[in-house]
Amino acid sequence: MTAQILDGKATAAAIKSELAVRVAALKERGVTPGLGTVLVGEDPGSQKYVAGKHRDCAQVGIASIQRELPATATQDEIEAVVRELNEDPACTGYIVQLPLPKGIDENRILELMDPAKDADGLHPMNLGRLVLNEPGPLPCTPYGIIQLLRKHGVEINGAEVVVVGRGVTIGRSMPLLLTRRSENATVTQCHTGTRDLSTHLKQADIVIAAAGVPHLIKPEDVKPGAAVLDVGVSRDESGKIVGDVHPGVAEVAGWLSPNPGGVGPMTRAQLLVNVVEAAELAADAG
Ligand SMILES: Nc1nc2c(c(=O)[nH]1)N[C@@H](CN(C=O)c1ccc(C(=O)N[C@@H](CCC(=O)O)C(=O)O)cc1)CN2
Repeated sequence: MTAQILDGKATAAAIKSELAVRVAALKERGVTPGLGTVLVGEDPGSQKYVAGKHRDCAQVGIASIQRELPATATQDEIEAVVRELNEDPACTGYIVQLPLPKGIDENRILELMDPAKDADGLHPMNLGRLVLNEPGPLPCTPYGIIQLLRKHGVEINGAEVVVVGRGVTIGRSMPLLLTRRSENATVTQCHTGTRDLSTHLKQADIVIAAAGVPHLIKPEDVKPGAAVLDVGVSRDESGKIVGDVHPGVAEVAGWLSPNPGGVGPMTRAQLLVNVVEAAELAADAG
């Protein structure tokens, strides 16, 4: 068996085309959505992701607002930028690129953001809305994964899903999304404390690997025909991405998301969806 590719690049391009139409409609109503980004430090991966987000904005007509601080920036300096973006009317939504340098209280920064401008869905109020099943911005990577599965016709309803990882951007909220009535999956969350990962993986119809451990998911652990999403990002000596999924999995899985070219572009597309939806809500309100 050779897995069908869950092509995030093409799927994200289709989502962006639809968004460009919605942005044009907003502009006719006198509203220009603007995405702000706060990047602290010089991590090459983060720089690349933020640059990609602004490239996407240009493609769909969203204005870009970029704030960069050195790795030595203090908690107070970062908080000042967050306060400034909260007040800036041109910035209709923004993100603080994670991770922040060691010593910075990430949660305090997220809590300080205006929840109405939280384009990542990571503000505690928006995560709470997700728990309560209330409308709000959805975390970008988890919702991007759901969209990727839906658009490729992978059955989520009733599926046994294993999520590997428990980080704030993916692992924490992925099960919340998958167990909503609209998705209706049964989820097992695995992490570094899981005693026998292999036993859980072998039961899974869908595997979401977000551990950041190169080639953690081996072909012999994957149920034939399963959908496998590779979200892990490690880098080799030359800076090339090494995912969580062993290349041999392509011979066993029914569907496989490439990495790069799978979940990453979907994360960026979902970010733009959140920005456009927030701008539409604000325009409707007044
Ligand atoms: N504030 C946030 N920080 C981080 C998030 C997040 O959702 N919000 N998630 C990750 C990084 N991330 C988003 O910012 C992200 C990861 C990957 C990509 C992407 O487009 N990747 C490309 C490959 C790019 C490369 O070559 O390095 C791909 O997969 O094709 C975009 C965004 C942590 N931080």
